[in-house]
Amino acid sequence: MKKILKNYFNYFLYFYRYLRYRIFVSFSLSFIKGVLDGFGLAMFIPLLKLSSSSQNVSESSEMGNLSFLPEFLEKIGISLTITTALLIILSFFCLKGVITFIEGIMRVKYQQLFIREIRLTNIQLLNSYSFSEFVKSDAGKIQNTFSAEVNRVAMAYGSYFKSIEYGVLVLVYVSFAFASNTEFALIVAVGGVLTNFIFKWLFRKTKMLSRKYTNRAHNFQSLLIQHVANFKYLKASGLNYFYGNKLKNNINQLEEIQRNLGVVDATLMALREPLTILVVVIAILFQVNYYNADIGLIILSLIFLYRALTFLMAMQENWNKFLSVSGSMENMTEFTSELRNNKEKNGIVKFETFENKISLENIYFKYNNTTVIDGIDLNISKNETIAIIGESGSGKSTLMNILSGLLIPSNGQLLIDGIDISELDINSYRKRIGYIAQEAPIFNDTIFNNVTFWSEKSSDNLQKFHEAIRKASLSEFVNSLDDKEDEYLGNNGINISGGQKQRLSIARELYKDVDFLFMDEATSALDGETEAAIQSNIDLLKGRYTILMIAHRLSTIKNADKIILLKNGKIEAFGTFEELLKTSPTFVRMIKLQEF
Ligand SMILES: Nc1ncnc2c1ncn2[C@@H]1O[C@H](COP(=O)(O)OP(=O)(O)OP(=O)(O)O)[C@@H](O)[C@H]1O
Repeated sequence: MKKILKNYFNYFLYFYRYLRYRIFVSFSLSFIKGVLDGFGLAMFIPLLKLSSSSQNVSESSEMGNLSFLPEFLEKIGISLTITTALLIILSFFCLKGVITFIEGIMRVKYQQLFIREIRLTNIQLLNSYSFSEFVKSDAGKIQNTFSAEVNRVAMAYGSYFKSIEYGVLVLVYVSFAFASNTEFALIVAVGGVLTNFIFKWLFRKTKMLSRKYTNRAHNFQSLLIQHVANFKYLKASGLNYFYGNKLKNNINQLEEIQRNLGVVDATLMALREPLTILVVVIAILFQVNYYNADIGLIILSLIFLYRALTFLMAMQENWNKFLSVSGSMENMTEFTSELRNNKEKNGIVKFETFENKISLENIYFKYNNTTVIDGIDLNISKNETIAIIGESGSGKSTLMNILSGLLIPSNGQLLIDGIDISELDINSYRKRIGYIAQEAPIFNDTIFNNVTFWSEKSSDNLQKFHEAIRKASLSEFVNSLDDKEDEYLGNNGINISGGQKQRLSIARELYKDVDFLFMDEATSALDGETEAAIQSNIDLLKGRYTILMIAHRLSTIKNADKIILLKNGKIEAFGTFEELLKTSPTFVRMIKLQEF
């Protein structure tokens, strides 16, 4: 019982967190609706009475404990005739209509508000999600949770509140039924509760299937993302059919789960009515045979109970619908708290502009228990160009990720202009970094928007745009296009070459107002001639930006002010190109290998 209450309460708290007082507004409206309906129905008894005799209705006991209603009306000067009774019934139901309308509008409004709040909260949390946790996460799960799962949670919201609303109505009608004929209502209520036990195991099955569905759906999304991302490879290698089969299996499993959910739902629907009627039949037989009860009171009580049972059925149906998507709610709760618990640490000092130097003091970084950066001390002065080289896995990208605040060192201190990075408002610092990655990120939009990141197309911005594409050796390509800077780039830049993508991402960083340029093998996808052109442009940027470049091609680092040679996370050699040629045998070997 405790567990059930905790469960119900948890669901309630989940919705309450987003909707607050609005939940009670919804409940109150449902309650008023039920009461109005109950009064309206109760008025049929004096009406029937009035139509069959001229006896004063308020003296009658045929309304059981509900006789206060005609008495009250008499007291306030409304004498009950057929016309006034009809008008009162009409008024109750009209008022109920008004409340139903308001409630319907509120429900849609609150549901939309709820969806919006979930989405906004999660997007906000995703933006501040720690990078080291993000790389461990499942992209399929994130996408599925943001799209399909939000809709399923919205469905859960709808069904949950409908079942509570119907629950409130059941209570109202049961109270009315009790007021008109207590014994009869008691028998039916006990019967109703007993039948509910039969449904319990069906509910449990639904919940289990719902969890299974959510997990399968994450998996499907994950496979789909990879299918799209690796489309070219899968097609060119003929593996797309094999991969297609994996997707097919997943689709079949999803279908099977939905089918099973359907079977449980159909069983519930089929059982409900016969069971309800069975209870009512037993109750009537019992009442008539053992208590010689007044059939008028039984009928009034029956009307209320019938309504109560109808809403009980609707409540069960909605509860089952809720359970069928409750797996999504559990997933959403987990997802949100995972994002919340893994927020990246953020300081409060706003970073305006880089003035002096970056210092790394005895920096360590571990992935699980493996040391990847092993005690690095380094100073990077403003407008210096530093190149990082070293064999694959030596820690180059990790070091750059530490410098951009994506990874937090496990030990040591990273100072930017004398301020510990943990004290900085990390976003204000990152805004000053231009990041050019191996994999150029291209958005499905125009070249102008890709470079300017959706800036307004003013003449100033256009001029800045042309300057940036000129520096990135992209002007000729853009001018050759039919729509020039308004040309659309396909999905992930599918209709431009690797080199063009890279030049575009270089142009994007040059367009921004930044202090640092972090280049992770920025010129790797370029042909020799374009690389030389870009290299000379990067050389032109030398001294104007603080440049940190990871390079495999040693030709690109000749002009760097300093070169860091990393080995197993340690600095093996440090100096200018010429200095390293003299002091580092490893460097000399690397140069020889590349010349070869
Ligand atoms: N997310 C991760 N989880 C666990 N280990 C990781 C993770 N990312 C990198 N590593 C490990 O950390 C070490 C350093 O990786 P890093 O990417 O910094 O090397 P790198 O010098 O940039 O390599 P490359 O030149 O191949 O890009 C490698 O041994 C790598 O396997």
